[in-house]
Amino acid sequence: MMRFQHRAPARSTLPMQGRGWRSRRPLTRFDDLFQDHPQPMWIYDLVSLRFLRVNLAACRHYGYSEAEFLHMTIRDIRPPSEQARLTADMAAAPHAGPQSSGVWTHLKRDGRPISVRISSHALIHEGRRARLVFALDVTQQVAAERALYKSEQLYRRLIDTMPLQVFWKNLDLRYVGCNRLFALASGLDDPASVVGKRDHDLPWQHGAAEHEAEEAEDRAVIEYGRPVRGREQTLTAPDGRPRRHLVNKLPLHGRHGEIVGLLGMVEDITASRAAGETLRLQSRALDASVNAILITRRAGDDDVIEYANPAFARISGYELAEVIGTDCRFLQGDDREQEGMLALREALRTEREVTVELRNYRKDGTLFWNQLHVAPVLDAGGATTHWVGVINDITAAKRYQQELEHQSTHDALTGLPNRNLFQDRLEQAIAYAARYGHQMWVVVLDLDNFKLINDTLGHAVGDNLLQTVSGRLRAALRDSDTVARLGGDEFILLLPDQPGQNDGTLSPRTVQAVLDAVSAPMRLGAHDLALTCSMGVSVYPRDGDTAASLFKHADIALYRAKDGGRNQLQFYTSEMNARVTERTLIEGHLRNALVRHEFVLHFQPRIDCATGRVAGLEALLRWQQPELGLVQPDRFIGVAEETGRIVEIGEWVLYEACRQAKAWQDAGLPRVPVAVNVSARQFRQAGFVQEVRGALEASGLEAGYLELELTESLMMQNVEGVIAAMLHLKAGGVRLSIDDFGTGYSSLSYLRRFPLDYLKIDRSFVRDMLHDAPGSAIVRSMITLGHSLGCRIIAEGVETNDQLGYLTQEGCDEIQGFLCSRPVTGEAAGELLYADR
Ligand SMILES: Nc1nc2c(ncn2[C@@H]2O[C@H](COP(=O)(O)O[C@H]3[C@@H](O)[C@H](n4cnc5c(=O)[nH]c(N)nc54)O[C@@H]3COP(=O)(O)O)[C@@H](O)[C@H]2O)c(=O)[nH]1
Repeated sequence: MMRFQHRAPARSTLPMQGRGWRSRRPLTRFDDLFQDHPQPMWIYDLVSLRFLRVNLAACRHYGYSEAEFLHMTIRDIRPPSEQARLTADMAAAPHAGPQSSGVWTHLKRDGRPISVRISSHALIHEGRRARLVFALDVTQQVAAERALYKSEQLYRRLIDTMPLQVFWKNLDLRYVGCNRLFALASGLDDPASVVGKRDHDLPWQHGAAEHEAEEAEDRAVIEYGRPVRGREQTLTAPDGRPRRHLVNKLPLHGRHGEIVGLLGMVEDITASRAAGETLRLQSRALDASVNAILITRRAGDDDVIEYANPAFARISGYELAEVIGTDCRFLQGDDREQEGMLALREALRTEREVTVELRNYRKDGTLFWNQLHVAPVLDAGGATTHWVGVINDITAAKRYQQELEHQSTHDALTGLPNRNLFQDRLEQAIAYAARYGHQMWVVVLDLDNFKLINDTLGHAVGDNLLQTVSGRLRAALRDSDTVARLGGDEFILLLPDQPGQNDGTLSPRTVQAVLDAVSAPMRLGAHDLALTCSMGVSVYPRDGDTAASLFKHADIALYRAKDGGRNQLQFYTSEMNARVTERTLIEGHLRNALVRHEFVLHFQPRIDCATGRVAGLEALLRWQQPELGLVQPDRFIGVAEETGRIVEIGEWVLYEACRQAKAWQDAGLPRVPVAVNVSARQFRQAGFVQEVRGALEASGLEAGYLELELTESLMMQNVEGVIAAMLHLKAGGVRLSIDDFGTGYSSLSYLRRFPLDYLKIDRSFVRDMLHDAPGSAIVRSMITLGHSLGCRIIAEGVETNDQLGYLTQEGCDEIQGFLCSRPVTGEAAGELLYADR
């Protein structure tokens, strides 16, 4: 054995030193002890660190032979991580005596690490300073300690991560340990600070009474082994806020079953209690809400109701038990194709919030309008699990809205659709007619003389009349027709698709039905009335393919019907359009004609049949329009009358005629009256008499040289008022004549009362008087009649000598016409007067 080969020289030179080795002992005994000691031992040189001796246990344990060891240093059995420590340890090692160096990691020959507890003793070995080392293998112990440490760490981490406050106390009710949560809740930073303390040593916010109660409870747990389970208490946290706790305490048992302390676990339930309270309040709010609330769950194609609040039962009439578990589509019944449903389905599909309006039906089948707001309920992962629907019964608001809509689309007096609604229907009808190639009729209807009835019998009768006519028109037409009121006495009819009428004409039966509706005798209060109406018709598509054009063309046709003497129906023609275009043109230019001084007066002389001299001059208006040229009155007087401009134009004529007449007189020309045509509208102006006086005063013309020509039709309206005004004028010295005599419907009894100076026979009678006996007889009668009224007779439109001859023969006083002179400019008229001196 190697052991014996090396033993002899070593044995003879082993002088042991130190406390235990101080006396010399027989070398063999110690050598054997060293050699056979079960614990690894070695001696190394303190200078070279080489092994000087190793025992068998060391060789066995480390796997090196003795010879190998003796070629190694003590650094060779240490891993690199231990080298620095070794250096430091050796520097600190005492020069004499024993040293405990603690636990080291050494490496075996096969590289495996072992943990060894090293103790050593300084000595002189064979004359060298050396150290005897004892190595106790504590690998298993270290591993066990590490495992224990690890498990303690684990356990510590476990109790520190528990959402519970955990503590344990000994029999003296002192804290032995706790987790981090408990330490913090107690007002301390770390668990170690709690150890050894009793409850009243901790910086709790709560008082002595609570501590006593707490300790009494602890004692009971320890003494009787009776656990405390789920006791709730409210304590003040170190931050001063109250916390709600759930307390559990268990007795802690020792190895033999004896109670050695207690384990406490405290759960802070403040947040969950608050959440529970919130939930309770929310649940109460749901129950108390005036809005119906449904919580549904999507199950396949169904939305199954999981919760419905009492308001739902109240609004829908269903018992809650009836609807839970059912799909909510019963609320729409068969009325499922609603606009709101489309939006709702889309929102459900895309999991979005939406507000829609739905027609819902109560259990008794009655409709209620539901403004439904639906929102998805998401789980923690963001997936929709439920839907919350808030039902708002907006039936009353909807009804109000419908009423407002009705009011904005219907006429308040008659209940008929108004212009707006008619327009909508017309547009829809056009779209329909265009698609199916149908035609249709738009009829604008105006009651004749309604204004007269309204003015004379009062507005109540007028309203009654309009309501009666509306009802009759509605009854006379089909449901598919529309009757609307445009305002005043104007109605409009939309007659789509008249069967069998493809020639652009209305069915005679329909026309007759409308006429009968208007003209059937009507008794309104004490009044029996018989009405007529005028109608203008446009036809789709012939007269237009838009609502606006059909409207406009029917209106033009109506205008024509009224113009043509009322009580008639006129279909629109393109010629009418030309007239309207012309009218629009004239109306536009007329607006500024006066301020632009575009008017001039021409004059036509009247000749005295007895003397052949100029008996007077008629002022005739001309319009020198830059674009249109010289415009004759027939082209613009009518428009001026309709638009009311005739009043200001007539005033200008009056002033200008007076000024010209006075100018002639001042120029020394023969003094003859100047005649001015007065329109009905101008004459009816309240200040007309004053206006005439003003013109005379402004010009300085004597009233006797001004003659006013009033038409027969003007004089026959409001006869008393006309007579009164004429008397005023007459009293002022102004001469008066009745113009166009014979064209109107003069009542002889009235004629007597008019203070007239002249009667002008209309030129149509003069034109026809020589053609036949009745014609000449009429003129003769007119002359006789005029003379009997004390008037001078003027024949208009005399163009031939034959006419002149007959008129002179029959006693006509004056003639006017192209035979004598056409109307001429003021300058030319002055020359005529000059020539007539
Ligand atoms: N309110 C006002 N009306 C006016 C005014 N000026 C004219 N008028 C009215 O316009 C109508 C047309 O007038 P006018 O084109 O001037 O025609 C007059 C004569 O030119 C025409 N006349 C005269 N002699 C003849 C004739 O031999 N043959 C023939 N074919 N026509 C003739 O008659 C018109 C005068 O008519 P009257 O006024 O009835 O005497 C016309 O109604 C005018 O009244 C105005 O300022 N204000």
